[in-house]
Amino acid sequence: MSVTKEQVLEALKAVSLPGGDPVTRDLVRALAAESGVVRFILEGAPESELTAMRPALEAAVRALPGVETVTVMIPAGPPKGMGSGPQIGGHPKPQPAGPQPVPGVRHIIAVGSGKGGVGKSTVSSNLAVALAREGKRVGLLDADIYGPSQPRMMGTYQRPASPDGHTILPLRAHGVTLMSIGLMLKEDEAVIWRGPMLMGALQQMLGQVRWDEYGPLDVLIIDLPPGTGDIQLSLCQKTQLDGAIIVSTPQDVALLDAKKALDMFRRLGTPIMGLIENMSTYVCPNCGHEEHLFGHGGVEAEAARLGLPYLGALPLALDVRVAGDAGNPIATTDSPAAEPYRKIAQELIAVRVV
Ligand SMILES: Nc1ncnc2c1ncn2[C@@H]1O[C@H](COP(=O)(O)OP(=O)(O)OP(=O)(O)O)[C@@H](O)[C@H]1O
Repeated sequence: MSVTKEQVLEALKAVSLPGGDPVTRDLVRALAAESGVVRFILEGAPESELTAMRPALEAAVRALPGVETVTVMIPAGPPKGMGSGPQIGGHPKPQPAGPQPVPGVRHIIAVGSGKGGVGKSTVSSNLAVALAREGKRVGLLDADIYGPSQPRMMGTYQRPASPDGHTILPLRAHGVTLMSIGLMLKEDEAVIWRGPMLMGALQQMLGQVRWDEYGPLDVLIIDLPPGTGDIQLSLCQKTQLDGAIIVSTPQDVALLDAKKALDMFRRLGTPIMGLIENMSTYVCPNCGHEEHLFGHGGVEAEAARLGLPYLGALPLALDVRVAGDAGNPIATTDSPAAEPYRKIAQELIAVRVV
């Protein structure tokens, strides 16, 4: 019979080291044990200490019946000049039961989608900017761990400072207080993470970031990863969310996935604040002809069917993509393409969810 993760953890726990065993010290990350092949990452202590303990840990795992190979990886240290900073992505720490508020934040809105590429990050950044332009104090958290895009969309790539090695100071761009998990990670790091570590990272983004660094926030917008995974689940169960906004394109397949996301939020008891149809119409910049490339009106019809608010349609516009890629969301401008975002921001303020 091949070895299990639990057996590997037990064996690692039994290795006595000067500072305590590596499992209790949370140094063992991304452990996988399949068909006799065991792999894990050692992280969370100085590289020299990790390198010194590696042979004993490998030997302990290799001694287990059913183990054929053991690979222990020690990631390279942070790039020069960045300092060690807080450790991101450890296992979640015990938290009080039930959804918790985020210090310095009045309202929290999650922006989700059933599938990737429908414009959830574009909507999050533009909505954040539009709300800020309406006079609200806004924060934006990029929780899309596998594909963080807010640094690019908001035009800021600086690694956030951490004066005490624990508290993380958010950045500021276009009048919005910003934090992205992408700014804290070494390249390719999150790709090897498993569920519990993702949740630990999210918990840190909410709890360790000083969200009121530039003044208390009226609203924090959370740009979720696409789909219905661990992050969404953990966020709804552990954080006091005011509600979720779902972005979909009018395509049937996107809408089908959006329904799954809606169902997940409903089951978790998170109110749906509204649905947005993105890439709704395409207006030719040369002749002004309007085309419904992905169909049209499906999201509004679905909202009506479910009795949920419909927040509006956003056109597919070259300006929107170019502005997003350049780090200046279209909502920072007075272009006609910024108008729908302003309307949605005003609508959210009018119904007092912000
Ligand atoms: N209304 C729009 N008009 C033109 N381009 C758009 C529009 N909405 C999004 N895009 C572009 O489509 C691409 C995908 O958008 P975005 O990253 O916002 O999607 P997403 O749903 O967050 O994707 P994922 O979660 O998979 O990263 C980006 O290049 C973005 O600039």
